[in-house]
Amino acid sequence: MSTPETRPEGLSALLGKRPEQHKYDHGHAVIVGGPPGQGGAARLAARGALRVGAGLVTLGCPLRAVTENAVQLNAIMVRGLDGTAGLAEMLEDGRITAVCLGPGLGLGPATAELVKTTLRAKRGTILDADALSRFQRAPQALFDMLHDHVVLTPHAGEFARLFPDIAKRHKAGEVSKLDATREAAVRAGSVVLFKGSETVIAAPDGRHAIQTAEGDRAAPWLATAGAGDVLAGMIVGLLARGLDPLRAAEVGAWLHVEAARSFGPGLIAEDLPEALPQVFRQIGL
Ligand SMILES: NC(=O)C1=CN([C@@H]2O[C@H](COP(=O)(O)OP(=O)(O)OC[C@H]3O[C@@H](n4cnc5c(N)ncnc54)[C@H](O)[C@@H]3O)[C@@H](O)[C@H]2O)[C@@H](O)CC1
Ligand SMILES: Nc1ncnc2c1ncn2[C@@H]1O[C@H](COP(=O)(O)OP(=O)(O)O)[C@@H](O)[C@H]1O
Repeated sequence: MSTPETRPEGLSALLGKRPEQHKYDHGHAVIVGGPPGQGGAARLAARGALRVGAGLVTLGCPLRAVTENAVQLNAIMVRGLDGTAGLAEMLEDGRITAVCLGPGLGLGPATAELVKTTLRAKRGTILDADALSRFQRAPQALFDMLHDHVVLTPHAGEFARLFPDIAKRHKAGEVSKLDATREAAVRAGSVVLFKGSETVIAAPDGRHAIQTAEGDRAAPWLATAGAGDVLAGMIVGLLARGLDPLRAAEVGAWLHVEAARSFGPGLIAEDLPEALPQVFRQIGL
C-alpha cells in the first residue's frame, strides 16, 4: 500500500536557526509538571520541546517535586511553583512564549485551576492528557476558556471524554475521523489534534491536515507509553518558536512519525527526541 507523503511545506524556513539569532529568538517553552513520582511524562515532554528547537525550556512543578526533577534534568531548567499563584507569577515573564499542561499533571482540582491560569495568560498553549481528562464532567467549561492559540491533543479515550456524542457517531461509522475532528475543533474553538496511526488536525476555521503512519509510513512502535507526551512537547516547542497552532500541530505530528521511523523497532518514548537531529539532517537543516 502506498501512503501519500504528507511532509509539510517550508520546513527549512520554519525549523532552521540562523547564525545571528540567540536562544530567546527561539522562544521559551514551559511544561507544567505534576506531583513527585509522576514527573516522567512532563520530563519527556520537556525533552521533546528542547530537541525541536525551543531556545529555553523550563519544567515548572510543585515545590515538593523540584528535587526529583532537578536530579534528572540539566539543559532543561526546573522551577518550583507555589500553586496557581506561582504559575501566574512565572507567566508574567513575557519571554515565555508557550505552555504545555497535562502530561503527568494529575486529575485533581488543581489541574483545572492551572489550566484556567494558563489560558488567562494568553500564550501558545497545548492541553494534553490530564488537562483534557479533568474536564470530562464539564467539557463546555473548558471550551468557554479556550482562545485561538490553543491546541488540544486527545487520544481516542480523551476525545470521547470531551466530545462523547461526536465520538459515538465516529465509532458507529456515521462520521469520518476528519469530520469528527473538524466538528470538535469548531465546538472547542481551538485546534484539535486527534491522535492515532492516522492523526487528524483541524482548526475551527475548517483548515485541516492529516498525518498518516500507516502503509509505507507505518510506525507501530509509537504505541508505547509516553510517545504522546513527547508529541505534546514537540508541539509546545514549535509554538514557542512562533509557529501558529495548526502549523505547530501539523509539523509536530510529522516530525513525531519521522523520528519513530528513523529510530525503528524497539523505540521507547525517550528515543523520540533523540531521533530528531537525524530527521533534521535528512530534511537539510
Ligand atoms: N512515563 C510516564 O510518566 C507516562 C505517564 N503517562 C501519564 O499517565 C496519565 C494517564 O494517561 P493514559 O493515556 O495512560 O491514561 P488515560 O486514563 O487518559 O487513558 C487510558 C484509557 O483510555 C482508553 N483509550 C481508548 N482509546 C485509547 C487510545 N487510542 N489511546 C490510549 N488510550 C485509549 C484506554 O483503553 C484506557 O482505558 C497522563 O497524565 C499521562 O501523561 C502516560 O503518558 C504514560 C507514560
Ligand atoms: N499504532 C500506531 N501507529 C502510529 N502511531 C501510533 C500508534 N499508536 C499510537 N500512536 C501515536 O503514539 C502517540 C501515543 O500517544 P498517547 O496515546 O497519548 O500515549 P501516552 O499518553 O502514553 O503518551 C500518539 O501520537 C499516537 O498518534
